Amino acid sequence: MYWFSILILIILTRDFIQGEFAFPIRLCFIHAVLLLFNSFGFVSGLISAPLKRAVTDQSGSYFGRLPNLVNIDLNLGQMAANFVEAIAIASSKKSLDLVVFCTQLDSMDLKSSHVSPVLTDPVPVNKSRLRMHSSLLAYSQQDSPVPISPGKCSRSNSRKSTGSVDDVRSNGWLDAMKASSPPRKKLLKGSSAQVASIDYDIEDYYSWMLQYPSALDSFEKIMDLATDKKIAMFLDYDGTLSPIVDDPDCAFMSESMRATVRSVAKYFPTAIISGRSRDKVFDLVKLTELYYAGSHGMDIIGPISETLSKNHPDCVQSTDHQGKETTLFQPAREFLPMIDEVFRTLVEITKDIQGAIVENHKFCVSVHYRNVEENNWTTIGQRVHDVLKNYPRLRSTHGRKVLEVRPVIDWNKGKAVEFLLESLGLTDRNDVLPIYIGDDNTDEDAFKVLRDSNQGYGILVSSVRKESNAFYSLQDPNEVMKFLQLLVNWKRQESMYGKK
Ligand SMILES: O=P(O)(O)OC[C@H]1O[C@H](O[C@H]2O[C@H](CO)[C@@H](O)[C@H](O)[C@H]2O)[C@H](O)[C@@H](O)[C@@H]1O
Repeated sequence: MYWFSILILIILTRDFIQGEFAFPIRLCFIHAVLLLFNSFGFVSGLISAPLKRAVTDQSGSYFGRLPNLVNIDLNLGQMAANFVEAIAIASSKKSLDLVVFCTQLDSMDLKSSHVSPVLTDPVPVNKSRLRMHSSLLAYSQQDSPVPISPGKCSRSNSRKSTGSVDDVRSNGWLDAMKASSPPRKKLLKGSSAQVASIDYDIEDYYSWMLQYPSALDSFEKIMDLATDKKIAMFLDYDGTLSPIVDDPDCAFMSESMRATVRSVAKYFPTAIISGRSRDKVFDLVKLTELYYAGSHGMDIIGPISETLSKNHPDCVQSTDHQGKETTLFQPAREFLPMIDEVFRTLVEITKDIQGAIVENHKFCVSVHYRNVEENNWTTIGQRVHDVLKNYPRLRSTHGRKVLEVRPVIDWNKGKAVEFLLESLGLTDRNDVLPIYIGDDNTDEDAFKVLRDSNQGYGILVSSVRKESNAFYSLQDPNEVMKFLQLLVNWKRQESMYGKK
């Protein structure tokens, strides 16, 4: 093992001397060599610390997260073996894999402030290798559909499923259902089942981030364009403000997130645009200072606006939770009885599928399969598909392990953004910068509206590679909160010291 590692090191050193590695990679390399020596007790951690800082300083935003990956405690035991494995990868793939190998040092603890204690959709980065504590692991770790344990926030049923699967298989539903699920872990070797195979997803993720840079790393760039502009904030709820969890009724946002959103709303007009019903999302967010659009934008409560009422005859005067005069817009109102009927049918036809959850969101219905055994997904997809055959005016879209049944109308979250901008008197102005943060497929309509109108930014919340109309990315709700906090601080400073 030792001699093998030396051999690999010689090969890498040759590449290194020949200058095949970019500067930050070289620093990584030196750092790695020091770590190896360190593992044999030759070099003290004191030496590697300044190098790590240098790597951080030099690597720029592309490797902005590197310190979080390499902020490690040296555990001298297993490290050498893992190092050899990592070096072997690095020698075959060069460059980026040197970053990867920093994450391969199996026995190291990752002590990162970046680690979010939230449950989000699975990351391509194999978190077991990043040494997150299992309690911090994404739900991918809990991904086998274990029935939710009984308790306040629990649901489970235990029934068998049957059903034909041809339609669902042939029309691509099953693929789409699977696409909204995490890849299964490949277990190869190692001392325990927690040791997963080496995959290259992290490299893939970092290359994806060149296309969708971190909104945290790009914050100054974003704000440069915000000078002299009025920012309008649009926020999705699930997976953006709250972590993704097994039970939709338990998707609570943290108090710190609530305080942050409250501060954002103090400085910028802020709206929540959710797939949930407006009432449900309000019950979860509990902030009266925001505007709310529920049912994927099909149920909006916004400020009173005369032009709006002219342009949208469906608008009615209403009062909000505080009794304030508002405009209520519900373009799918006529579908209410149909949605109610289809909801009851969907509850009935899924009641024998263990783990299936059906939610009524007033203008749409969600059929969740997150907690359903994967071999029953075709059944659930088929049954929803069969029901919809009787409702040609309804369609189904895919969210995060959920089928969303909704009316076939030309209305979506993108239209809701336009509507809210209009109601706020912020359309047809070039001094407005809308920012939309969301994680799901339905948020793409909003990202597209901003991209097509060349106005503002979409920020996709994702820790996996995903094609999107957004401009920037954030990994999880924890990063969303950091971004919002930066925004609030920026505004406070601007108010105190004037524009830069
Ligand atoms: O537009 P959003 O606010 O993001 O709502 C989209 C759906 O969010 C909820 O489902 C998602 O979050 C659940 C809780 O974390 C999770 O269990 C589920 O798998 C996700 O799909 C909500 O329950 C759905 O009704 C919304 O349509």
